[in-house]
Amino acid sequence: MLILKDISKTFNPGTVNEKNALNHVSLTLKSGDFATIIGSNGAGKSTLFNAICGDFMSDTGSIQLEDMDITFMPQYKRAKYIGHLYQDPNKGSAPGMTILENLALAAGKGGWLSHISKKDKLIFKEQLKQLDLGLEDRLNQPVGLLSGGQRQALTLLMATYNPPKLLLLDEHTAALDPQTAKKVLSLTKEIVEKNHITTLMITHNMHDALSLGNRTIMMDNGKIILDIEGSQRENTTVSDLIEQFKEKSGNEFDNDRILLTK
Ligand SMILES: Nc1ncnc2c1ncn2[C@@H]1O[C@H](COP(=O)(O)OP(=O)(O)OP(=O)(O)O)[C@@H](O)[C@H]1O
Repeated sequence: MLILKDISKTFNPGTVNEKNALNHVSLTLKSGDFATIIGSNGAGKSTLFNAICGDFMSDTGSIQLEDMDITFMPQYKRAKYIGHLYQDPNKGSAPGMTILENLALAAGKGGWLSHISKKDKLIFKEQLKQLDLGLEDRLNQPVGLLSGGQRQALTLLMATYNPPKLLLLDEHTAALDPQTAKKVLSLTKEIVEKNHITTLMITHNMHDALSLGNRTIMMDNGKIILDIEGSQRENTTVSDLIEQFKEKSGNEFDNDRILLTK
């Protein structure tokens, strides 16, 4: 489904700010895999996502998505196949446009109200209702008026309205209050499972990393140092993960946000 082979990226090469953010990363995701990613600060997690979505061209390696070689495909073309959610709920939807217009954009109707039929409107309402946030009654309000959690739930709906081949979730609940984060995570699980979307999710919550999805990947220093699934994952605890990190990286785990999360 997704095959990354030997992906490397060095920022600012040959300068004092040189940073080898990805170091020969290879990863294969099967169709429908839902893998969580954890790692130390600056491990290269977001850079890996940026390499996949085409934010920059990698220095080495290749990226295959289903039957397409997307290694040199520009970002705007990859966006047709890859959904990407960020920590910041303000990204991914247009604040000055209404909920209806945003959904029309996501549904490929160009955001034009004149292109939205009564039937489309009913479908949008039905989808919004499933979020259970009352947004179905606010179709004509600008998205900029929504709370962070409401906006992130809407962005999730928009990113998966036409299910993408790959969904990248970059700590998409980290900026939300715990209760809303829980709700958006449970929605994520529901939408991903229902549509069988191949998904990678960066999280700083080790419990979520082990309980959500079917696979857990750990990164350090631009490399994947652990990749577990099945019974091996089922038998792994949060303390095991921290131990494994020490063992594989030779360092103490240094991501405060992870260590402070219960
Ligand atoms: N565009 C860029 N230019 C220069 N350096 C960059 C760029 N993007 C990332 N880096 C550097 O690459 C390294 C990896 O960054 P990345 O954001 O991928 O880490 P991360 O694992 O997501 O970390 P965190 O959990 O702290 O968000 C860091 O040292 C970062 O400063």
